[in-house]
Amino acid sequence: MNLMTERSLEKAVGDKMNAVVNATKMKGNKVSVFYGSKQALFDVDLDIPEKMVMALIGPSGCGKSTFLRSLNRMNDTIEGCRVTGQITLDGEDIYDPKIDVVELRARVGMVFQKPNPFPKSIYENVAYGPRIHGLAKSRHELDEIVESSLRRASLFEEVKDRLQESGTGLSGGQQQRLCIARAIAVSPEVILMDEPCSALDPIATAKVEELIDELRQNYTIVIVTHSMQQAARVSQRTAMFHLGNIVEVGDTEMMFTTPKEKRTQDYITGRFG
Ligand SMILES: Nc1ncnc2c1ncn2[C@@H]1O[C@H](COP(=O)(O)OP(=O)(O)OP(=O)(O)O)[C@@H](O)[C@H]1O
Repeated sequence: MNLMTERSLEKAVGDKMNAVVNATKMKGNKVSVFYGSKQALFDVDLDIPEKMVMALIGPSGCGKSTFLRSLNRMNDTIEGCRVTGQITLDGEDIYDPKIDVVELRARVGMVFQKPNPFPKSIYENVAYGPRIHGLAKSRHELDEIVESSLRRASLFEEVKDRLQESGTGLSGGQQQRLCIARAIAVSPEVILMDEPCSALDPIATAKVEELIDELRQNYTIVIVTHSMQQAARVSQRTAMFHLGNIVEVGDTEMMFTTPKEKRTQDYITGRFG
């Protein structure tokens, strides 16, 4: 086979691989969200494929965070907020009255915009979740969970000699990775991230982005971001929101190179938003 044919074959296989979308982990079906009488989301349908990164993009106020929060029922904590429609996790309705919300939030963890470690030691920040969920039978097992979570969050080497020091004493980027370790420690299946890098400098952002790329081997990730570069770098699927509706969903590379909708094109090229 000559070099040209080999390259075209590789590209064709690569394209085909990119086009494959993993099985659906979470599914939104006609999801509407109201804050009192104000409707923030209108009949949103969205499939979230497992073990991929899905980016939610769109101009300020379009409902990205509202949708993200509805995936682990964080909206339940907002007074006057009401969700209609259906959201499933592995086919199970997460708004079913039988669902234990604490358990749901362990399966669908969340990392917030501003790093929010507890005012406790680095060790305790990570150990807290496994302890309340009874995931460790002994101190030794708990130590192991803490270490492996910090390792997966690419933080262990930086903090291994000061696990008893306060989590709030770390740099912003380290604090955010500590929050990711805390989310990972309870073995979630899905991790929701609401602009996780917006408070970080470019170097800390690059580390968190690298980490997100590694995490997708084991977790389903949904990330809200205002940075088009970040969406393009870290995600494989992208959903574009506008005025409480989904404008377009697709393979990230396709969305950024050949969007189907004019509103997507205008937004990603900075013409509005
Ligand atoms: N707690 C709340 N109470 C009342 N209205 C809210 C609340 N949270 C959000 N909203 C409204 O719902 C709509 C969607 O907001 P949301 O925060 O989901 O948008 P967003 O796309 O995440 O915006 P941003 O990119 O600015 O964070 C907005 O009109 C907003 O004002």
